[in-house]
Amino acid sequence: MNAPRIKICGITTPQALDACIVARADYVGFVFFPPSPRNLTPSDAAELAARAGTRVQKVGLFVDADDLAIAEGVRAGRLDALQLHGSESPERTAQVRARFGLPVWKALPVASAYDVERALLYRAAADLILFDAKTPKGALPGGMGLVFDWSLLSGYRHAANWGLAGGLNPDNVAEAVRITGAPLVDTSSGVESAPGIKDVDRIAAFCATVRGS
Ligand SMILES: O=C(O)c1ccccc1N[C@@H]1O[C@H](COP(=O)(O)O)[C@@H](O)[C@H]1O
Repeated sequence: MNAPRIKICGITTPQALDACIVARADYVGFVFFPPSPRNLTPSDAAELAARAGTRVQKVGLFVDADDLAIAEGVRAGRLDALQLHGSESPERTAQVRARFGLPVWKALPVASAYDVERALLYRAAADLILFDAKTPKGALPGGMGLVFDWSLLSGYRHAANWGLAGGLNPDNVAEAVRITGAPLVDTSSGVESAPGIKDVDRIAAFCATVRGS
């Protein structure tokens, strides 16, 4: 089995970006969601994007954003893909893909087998389904370090390209991949020393563990 592809989300500094590139992450995530401690201004995103060049793919994370906000993120962050992490419907997801001509990743919150089945609704609209842990009402919809029951994905016949998120860190990611067979893993808070503060050693450890799993 090929090693899973890796996305490190919530990059806010050149140091964290460089650590992802050195560790050969496949994707970095730029968060465009003001309530997040990882939110980027357009000018910060532009600086990081210029530094990254084509060395790593840049995924923009949006939560129920309108076209204007997505367009600003796409331009500033020179994005390669869009991650929709709110309650976007299949119709809105398809609309965003058509409007921006970029691959769209749709994050789905998971707490039960029913939530996993909902991926079918997005089969035609999204290029990748990202299964993430459901967060409490009123909390951020992601980036909280919460894990869901990975056995819900064990042996599941996926109808679409997919990835795993939610509380992944250097200590648990090998087990998560073993149980789910995830072809892509995504982490944010699991490679931080505090909310929004990336730890370059944890980024390196996460990538090394995934490559070795
Ligand atoms: O990272 C954030 O601040 C964030 C804010 C709003 C929605 C999603 C967010 N992050 C994404 O959430 C998952 C899981 O994160 P974690 O590893 O549990 O911290 C991941 O896809 C992040 O990209």
